[in-house]
Amino acid sequence: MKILLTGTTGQVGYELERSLQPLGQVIAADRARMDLCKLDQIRDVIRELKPDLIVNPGAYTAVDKAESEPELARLCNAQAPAVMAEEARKIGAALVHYSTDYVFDGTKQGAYVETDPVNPVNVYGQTKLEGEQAIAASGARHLILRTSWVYGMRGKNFLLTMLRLGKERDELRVVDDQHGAPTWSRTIADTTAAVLAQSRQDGWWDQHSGIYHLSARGQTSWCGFTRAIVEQAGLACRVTPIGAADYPTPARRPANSVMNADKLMRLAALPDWDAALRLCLA
Ligand SMILES: NC(=O)C1=CN([C@@H]2O[C@H](COP(=O)(O)OP(=O)(O)OC[C@H]3O[C@@H](n4cnc5c(N)ncnc54)[C@H](OP(=O)(O)O)[C@@H]3O)[C@@H](O)[C@H]2O)C=CC1
Ligand SMILES: Cc1cn([C@H]2C[C@H](O)[C@@H](COP(=O)(O)OP(=O)(O)O[C@H]3O[C@@H](C)C(=O)[C@@H](O)[C@H]3O)O2)c(=O)[nH]c1=O
Ligand SMILES: [Mg+2]
Repeated sequence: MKILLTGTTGQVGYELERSLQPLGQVIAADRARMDLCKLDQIRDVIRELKPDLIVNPGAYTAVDKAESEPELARLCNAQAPAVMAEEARKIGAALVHYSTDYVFDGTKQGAYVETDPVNPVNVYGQTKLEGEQAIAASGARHLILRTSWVYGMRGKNFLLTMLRLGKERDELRVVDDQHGAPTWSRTIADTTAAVLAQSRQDGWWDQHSGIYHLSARGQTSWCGFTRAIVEQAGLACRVTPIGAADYPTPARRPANSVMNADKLMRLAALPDWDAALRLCLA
């Protein structure tokens, strides 16, 4: 199987490049080879390589910056995946795409299921939603894997930010009224590979194409996540809960974006968020 993989310099793509190896020949398309802003280049690369599978963790992920760069975010997060899906359908390839808990507005009491109404509250979430919708409408075989609060030991993420700030400061003031599930980049990659290993059965894609929530089990707030980081890393600083109103940012964030992953867990196991954090830090 020939697999075209984007975003390999990012958190999830880096892990996927390793996790997907047993499934076939992985061809990494970085920004130089396939710029997500260049829709014609995306078409050309797919037509030339004719992959059996396209895996797309590449995205515009700067949530605050997206508020002032909506067109760039839309190109990467909506138009690029739309072209991938269109080209995939033409050559009979399948597309695995990643989306986000930020497609939800956070007003639900309880965990979101895949069929819950979406209503993004920021530009990033809106453009990711448009990407989902284009893929779903394309007629291509696909998996849209919505994940959340991604962290790992490389790249830009909340864990690395807090490890750095926790060494520099004696107090961290962190939002305690936004709830979600921190998810290790390696969990996402390994779970994707475990699901794809099953996809070679006849008729699998016809039966399983669609949206899945892929985040760690359990839930916390950004403040709770920080407490766990500080405790597990053995840092000395104090962690003080604050309200989102006391931490102004260009982009709004949902107050609750906890996702129910039962649908995905019929295909693969998922760890508790704090157990995964412990493994990551080890
Ligand atoms: N990070 C998070 O907390 C969450 C992420 N997600 C989703 O999961 C997926 C993976 O996210 P994550 O790994 O954290 O993202 P990262 O921000 O770590 O990585 C993004 C990747 O996309 C690439 N990329 C960005 N713009 C372009 C472009 N114009 N052309 C080519 N490549 C580009 C980057 O390449 P380069 O190094 O060249 O910039 C990088 O490899 C994304 O779809 C994201 O929306 C969902 C929920 C939470
Ligand atoms: C650094 C810092 C952040 N915060 C708050 C701000 C914000 O409400 C929250 C998280 O901030 P961040 O900017 O790290 O996280 P954010 O960029 O919102 O993370 C999101 O990224 C995208 C890509 C996704 O898809 C989402 O699932 C989610 O992971 O923490 C504090 O309260 N104190 C601090 O010292
Ligand atoms: Mg951020």
